[in-house]
Amino acid sequence: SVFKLEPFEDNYEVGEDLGSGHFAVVRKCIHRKTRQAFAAKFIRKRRGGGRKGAKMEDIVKEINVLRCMNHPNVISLHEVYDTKQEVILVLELVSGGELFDYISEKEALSEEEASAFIKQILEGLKHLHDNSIVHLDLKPENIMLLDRTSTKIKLIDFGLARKINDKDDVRAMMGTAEFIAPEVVSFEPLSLATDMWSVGVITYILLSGSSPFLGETLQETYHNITALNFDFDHDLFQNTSDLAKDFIKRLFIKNPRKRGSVNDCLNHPWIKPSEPREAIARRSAMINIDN
Ligand SMILES: Cc1ccnnc1
Repeated sequence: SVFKLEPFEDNYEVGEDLGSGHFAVVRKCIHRKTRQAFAAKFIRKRRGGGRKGAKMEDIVKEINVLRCMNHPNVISLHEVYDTKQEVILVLELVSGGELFDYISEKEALSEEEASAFIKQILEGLKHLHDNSIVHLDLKPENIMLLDRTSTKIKLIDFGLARKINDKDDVRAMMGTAEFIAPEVVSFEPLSLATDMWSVGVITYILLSGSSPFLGETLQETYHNITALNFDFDHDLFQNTSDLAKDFIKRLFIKNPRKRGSVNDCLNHPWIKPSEPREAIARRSAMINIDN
C-alpha cells in the first residue's frame, strides 16, 4: 500500500503541538534515523457510523491534492502512515508561526510588506489553480511563515481543497465565515474565483487590521458578504494608496466570472510594480533634493 503501515513511533519521535484543526492535531516530529524535523498531522478516522473523525474519502482527497503540489509557497507532503484510528500526514515543517499572529503583533503592515505577502499567496495559489485545485479555506491561520526571521510564507491546510472539474459543480463547502465568498453563502456553484474573494479579505485585513464583512453575529456577517457591505472610509485606510484599494475592489465582486483571477492579480500594478520600488523611492528622493 502506498501508506506506511508500521507504527509511526518506530520511525519518528513526537514533539510539541504546532496547532490543531477540525479532526486533526499537528505535532512537530523528528525522524529517528535522519534527525530531520517534520510536522505530523494526525487525522482521526471516522469509526463506524459515528460523526467524530474525518471520512476516509476526504482524507484521501487532501492527500491527492497535496501529492500534486510542488511549489515554494505550498507545504509539501513527505509520506503517509495509515493506522487503525488515524491517518498521519508527514508534512514539511514550517516554524515561523501563522501570518495571523504576525499581523496581530504588528497591527497593520506597510503596503510594501502587505504586497510582498499577497504576492507569495498569489504565487502559491496560482500553482493550485493551474492544477484546477481550489483551496476553499484561505485565511491568515492557514498561511504560515517559513521561520521567525524570514517573511517567506507557505499555504498549509488543504482539508477543504478539491479538484474543480466543470461536470460536477462543488457547493456548500463551508470555510470560515469572515473569508467565504457570496456564492458559498448562497449555496451556488463554487470555482477558482471563490479563492480570489478570500485573497481580497486577507489583503483588506493585512492593510487595516480590520475584517471587512465581520458582523456581530454569523447572520450579520453573511448578510454583509452577500450585500457587499464593506467600505474603505475607515480612518484605517486614510493613508492607503488608491492602487491597493483598486486591487481589493477587483476581488469584492459578487459575480465570480467578473472577479479578478490569480493571473489578473499577479499582473495588477499594486503587486507587480512597473519598476523596482527602490527606483521609485530614488526618483522621489531626487525630486526632493531639487525642490
Ligand atoms: C502547523 C504546520 C503545518 C505544516 N507544517 N508545519 C506546521
